[in-house]
Amino acid sequence: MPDQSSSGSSVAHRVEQDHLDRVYERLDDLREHTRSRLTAVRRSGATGSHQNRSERDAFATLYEDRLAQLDAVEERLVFGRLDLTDGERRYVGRIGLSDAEQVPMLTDWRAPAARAFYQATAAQPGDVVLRRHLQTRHRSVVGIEDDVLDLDAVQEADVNLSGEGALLAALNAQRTGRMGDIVATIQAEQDAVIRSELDGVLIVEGGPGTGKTAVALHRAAFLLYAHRERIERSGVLLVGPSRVFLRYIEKVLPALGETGVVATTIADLLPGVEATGTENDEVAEIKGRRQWTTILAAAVRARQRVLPEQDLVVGSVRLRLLERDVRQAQERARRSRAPHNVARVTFVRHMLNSLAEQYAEKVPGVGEDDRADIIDELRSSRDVRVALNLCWMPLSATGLLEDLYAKPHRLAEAAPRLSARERRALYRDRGTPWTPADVPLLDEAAERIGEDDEADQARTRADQTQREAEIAYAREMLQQSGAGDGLVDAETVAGRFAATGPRMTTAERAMADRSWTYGHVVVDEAQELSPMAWHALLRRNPTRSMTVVGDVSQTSSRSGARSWSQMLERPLRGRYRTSTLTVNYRTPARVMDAARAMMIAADPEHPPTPVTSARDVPDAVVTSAVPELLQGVAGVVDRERAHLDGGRMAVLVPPSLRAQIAQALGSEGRVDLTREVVVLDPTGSKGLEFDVVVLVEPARMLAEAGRPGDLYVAMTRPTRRLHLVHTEPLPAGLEDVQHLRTIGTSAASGAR
Ligand SMILES: Nc1ncnc2c1ncn2[C@@H]1O[C@H](COP(=O)(O)OP(=O)(O)OP(=O)(O)O)[C@@H](O)[C@H]1O
Repeated sequence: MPDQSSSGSSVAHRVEQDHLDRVYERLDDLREHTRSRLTAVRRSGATGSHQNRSERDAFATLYEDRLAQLDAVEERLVFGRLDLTDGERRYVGRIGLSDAEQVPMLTDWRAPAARAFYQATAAQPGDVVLRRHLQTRHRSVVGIEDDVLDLDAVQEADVNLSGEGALLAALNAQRTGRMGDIVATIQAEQDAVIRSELDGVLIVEGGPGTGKTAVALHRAAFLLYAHRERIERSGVLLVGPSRVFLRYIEKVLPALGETGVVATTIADLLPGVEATGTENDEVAEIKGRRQWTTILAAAVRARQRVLPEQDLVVGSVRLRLLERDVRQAQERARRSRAPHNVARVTFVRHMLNSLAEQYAEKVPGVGEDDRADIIDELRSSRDVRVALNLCWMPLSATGLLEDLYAKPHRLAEAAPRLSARERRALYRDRGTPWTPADVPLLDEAAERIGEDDEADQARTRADQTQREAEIAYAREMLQQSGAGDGLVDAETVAGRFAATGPRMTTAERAMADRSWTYGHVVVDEAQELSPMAWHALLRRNPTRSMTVVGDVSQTSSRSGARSWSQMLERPLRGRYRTSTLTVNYRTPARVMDAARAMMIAADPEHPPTPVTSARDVPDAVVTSAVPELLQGVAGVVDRERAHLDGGRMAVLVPPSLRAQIAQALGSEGRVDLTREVVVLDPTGSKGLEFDVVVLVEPARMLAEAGRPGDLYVAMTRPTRRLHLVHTEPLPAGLEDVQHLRTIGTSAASGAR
């Protein structure tokens, strides 16, 4: 650890303020320059040829985006400085900037030249002699802290020896209901993950609050910066546990200058499918099993049938549907290995040919020249159409799955390995809303059926050709105009040229296309994903470039992972690498101790992933035993609210109590994390954090989940204080926790 203390210094302050002023001046110049170009483009009006107009539109959007980017980096634009052994001084910030003479003024945090800012230590300083953290507010320097890595070599006369003030200030800051970026205080072990190479699957494990989500988001921004050419066209997919969570993190990537990442949940993965239904864990677990690839294959195959021999009336002619012909046509269709609906074309063609031959034999005087007419006649025969459909039914994914659930005999036929009880549990009427666990099954069914694939693929091919022409043109145009500055590329501009159809970004196009494959996939709270959900995600990333973050101690879903190897060894065939984050930046040490003690008591065989807490807070764990729950909770919430000081509080409740407690606290309806108090069940709180957590009936939360993961998640959400409110005895493990402060035995006793 570098030598540390803290002091203010007017010389250093002046030096930094001068530099900051120059950087902001440059930022203002660039904004002004971009704005005037935008005005000029707009002023050129809506006249001219079609191509001229779309060219102007493209440039206008380009300048608008650039302006938005320059605006987004206003706050904390500069946050670091490195002094190197050769005397170079390098400032680190949100974006890279050079002055009018192209002399660098600011290094993008993602650039290789900024790496030492996050990695250099006193033990391994590399060529860094001083690392300076700059705290700024609006456009003023408000704090300076230095890590001196080589005291002898430091040239600055006026060093502000410091500690981990920037980090601690960030950790102690009040929560706002929105996650912020950590770009100024990324720690070395996190930085190594963020900058890890693009290829392959990287699993990042770590206990609660170790920055897995933060690291995953910064990694997405880093990869887009460092490998833009490789992944921007195909895009980056980010999968989170819930829509509430996606809203919680939605500001982070834009603040890092990246807006093109597609964020979704597994439930929202399929365009056109709204998975609003709910079901119990047992059913969701059955649906998550890998064996559904076999079940759905069998269900599709069951729609390829051989009918008993029968007559088919075609106009005045009577033909015979022969078993032998049907079998042959089916074999040929299957040999194509195409999905069901696509292979159906082959089946139908072969059947029509066989029937046309019969027709020609039966009707004297019909020759080869009449073949096309005969095929037309066969196609218009109701008997032929019905028979061919029954032999090879055109399918839709939703129709297939609805049928499996609603018709027990179909499920029994396709899923003989499911028990009768499991099959009964899957029963549901047609038209029942889809649930999140249905989505990977619908995806798999769509893949096997090849829904609309032909038409889609033809469209994609045509789009692709047109797009390539547009990109070539855009590239030429960018070169001529000198607008290329690293923030935009020809692809982006070309996207806006598209003279026909809606102008879609890569992200929008990817969202709308089930068969889109992404250049990189980031999965957060990955421990919750079922084997079938993994199957759906891996299909979207054939190159296997993924960042998977999670903590198997926090698994609550029955179909989630107990260990990474158990879940991923088979689908990835052992090809993945693992990193572990070890420091908890969220939860005070004594809250973490309590959560850990509960976990060990509940499941001694599987102790949670060990973490070291970055800080502690006095009185961070408090319990209130109350005689009456609703009143007791309301009392505690009121008292905690009085000390929130603009922070955020969550009341975390067992699922069975959620509606009741939300009503008692007047907090029903859509969850809005920016409100002062929200009521959530443990699953809904996954990945989130709050200044204060009031946790209701922990023993019941444990009992309802059946596994300790849910209670562990709930206990590890607060940044300042965990208040356990209970009428039932506390779960095992908590009674021995040191520092636990028990507050009275009635709701009336003081909570603080
Ligand atoms: N280097 C850092 N500097 C400042 N804050 C940090 C740093 N790393 C993490 N944090 C903060 O710690 C908190 C926890 O981070 P994050 O939510 O990413 O953890 P997590 O590992 O995903 O947690 P969980 O598994 O419990 O959901 C966040 O507020 C995050 O901003």
